[in-house]
Amino acid sequence: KEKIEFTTEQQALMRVITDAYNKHQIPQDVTKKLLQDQYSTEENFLLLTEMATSQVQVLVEFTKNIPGFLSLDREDQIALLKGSAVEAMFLRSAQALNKKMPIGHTEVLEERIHKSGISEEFIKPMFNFYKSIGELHMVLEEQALLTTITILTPDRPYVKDQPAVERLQENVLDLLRKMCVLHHPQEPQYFARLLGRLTELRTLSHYHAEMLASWKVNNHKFTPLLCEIWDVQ
Ligand SMILES: O=C(NC1CCCCC1)[C@H]([C@@H]1CCCCO1)n1c(-c2ccc(Cl)cc2)nc2cc(F)c(Cl)cc21
Repeated sequence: KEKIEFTTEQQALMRVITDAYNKHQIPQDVTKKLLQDQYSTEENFLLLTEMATSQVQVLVEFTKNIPGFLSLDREDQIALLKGSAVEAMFLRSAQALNKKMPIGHTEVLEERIHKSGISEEFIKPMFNFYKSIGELHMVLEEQALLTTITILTPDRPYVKDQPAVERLQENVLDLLRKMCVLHHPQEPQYFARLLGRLTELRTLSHYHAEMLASWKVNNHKFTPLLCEIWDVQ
């Protein structure tokens, strides 16, 4: 049985990333609203664009807490944010859906998301991804580290100094690998499965512009920030 040791740097990294991740309250707000009322497709679209816009703002704050991120080239910081914002949003949505809820709440939430106005062709791939995240039963630290690894993806478009991003990502990958052994000792392949979800996440995120454009509303209005980050309009 492998004895897991964390260096002082790794303990500090874990604490900083988990604290920053916990500051993010948006998923609870959306869940609460969706469970409270049944919205029209227009209201759902507006809710999504509002939540996604504030999610981008929270994501920027979160990345500032990733040790070393602010020392990266300024344009590379923007390229990493732009390249990961949609994935981070879907990851957060998956985690919101898979949160422990009172009996029957998850079913209501799923039903309302199914009926929110999203075009049928995207329901299956989206829920397949949500289910595959749910099956992993990630602890909070693993969720926070997985989001960080998504942000620190070196091969995003327009990243100039990829090795610098790789170095930061490697630290977080090493920490996540240890956390996986610690929290899932019976599943030696757990870490590999977790990283495999990032491939599924990237594929799902390729559809995001189409998912939005095909939302069953007459007028697809986006905020300036979403137009910037989400390649829409
Ligand atoms: O607002 C959402 N997600 C936010 C985004 C910022 C971070 C927190 C979660 C949307 C909702 C869906 C219903 C209509 C209103 O939007 N959403 C999506 C979703 C996201 C992108 C597209 Cl294109 C389609 C659906 N999947 C969700 C799963 C969930 F469990 C919950 Cl609570 C909400 C979810």
